[in-house]
Amino acid sequence: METLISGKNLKAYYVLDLWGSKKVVKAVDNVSLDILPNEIYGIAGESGCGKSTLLKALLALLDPPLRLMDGELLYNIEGRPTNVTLLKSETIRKLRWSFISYIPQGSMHVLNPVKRVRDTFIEILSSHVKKQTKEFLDLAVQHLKDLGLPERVLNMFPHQLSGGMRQRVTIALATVLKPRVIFADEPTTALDVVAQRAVMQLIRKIQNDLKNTVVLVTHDMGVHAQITTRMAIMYAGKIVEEGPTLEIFKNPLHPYTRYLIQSLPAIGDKKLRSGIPGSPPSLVAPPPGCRFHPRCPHASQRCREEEPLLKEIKPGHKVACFLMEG
Ligand SMILES: Nc1ncnc2c1ncn2[C@@H]1O[C@H](COP(=O)(O)OP(=O)(O)OP(=O)(O)O)[C@@H](O)[C@H]1O
Repeated sequence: METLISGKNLKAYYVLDLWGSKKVVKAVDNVSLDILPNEIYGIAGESGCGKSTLLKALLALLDPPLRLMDGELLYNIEGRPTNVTLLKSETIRKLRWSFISYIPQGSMHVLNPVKRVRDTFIEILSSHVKKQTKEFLDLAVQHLKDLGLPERVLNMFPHQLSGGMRQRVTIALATVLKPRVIFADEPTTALDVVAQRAVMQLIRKIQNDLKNTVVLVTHDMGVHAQITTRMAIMYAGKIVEEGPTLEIFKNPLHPYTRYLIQSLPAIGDKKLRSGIPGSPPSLVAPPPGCRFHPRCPHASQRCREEEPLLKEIKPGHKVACFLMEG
């Protein structure tokens, strides 16, 4: 199948200068992945493992101190593979909203707090299409209607909306130009269960209507189970497992993935869920070998010395673990 976004050996590091001493945070360290058309691709893992940084690398949103140290990023734009790392920032800016949209953590970042929602819609539309203001408003109204959201939100300021509605309006805004890919970073975090469900339903509806791709970052494995079609598990700056979501939940191969799944509460089960032993390593000086080895109950000498590579064990199901190599 053709690939929509392809990242090869991406290394995205935060390079910090702390009063003359250099500190490098290896937040994304040699990550390769292919994102396909018409899928909801999830990125999971504990806080601080590099999920948001991977999104930023895939978006070519590299503001200092974040730097792309190595790797290649290709977007398939209308059938043409385009090396994004070679594009001018103005060209990349033009791709935003129309080819690729980004919903960052905390919806207030996208909605301007001092502007009515309609003005933000007009601003985004007018930066990409040439039309009269009235036509922009018609487009915004139609888009909200298509998504089942009330038209009255256009006259409101972001602070007048509930957290859940603000997030849904942000998603509407990010999709008004019908992008091929939507990147969403923790879109359901900090919302109550009802608002979370409404946001997930909206994402599913948009993906279903546009047949586009959603890349969804969340630490919440429950959200992945409910909405994503394929997923990657990140640990300490690396992808340690990738595959169809159903397959990952049915047959997790990496010990870390098993921990993540075990920590999910099951309906009717009142037992206290066990957390993952230990804590994630520093990304300034990660452990040698497999980065999970200090927390892994199965670690051998080889795991302490040699780094396991991500390998396909079954069609479409990849894992980076020596245990799976037999
Ligand atoms: N601006 C920054 N400067 C320096 N280090 C950073 C910066 N932003 C993130 N980091 C570090 O990079 C690593 C990866 O962070 P990142 O935000 O990508 O993780 P994450 O998995 O998305 O976690 P969370 O869900 O908590 O945001 C962490 O060690 C974090 O402390």
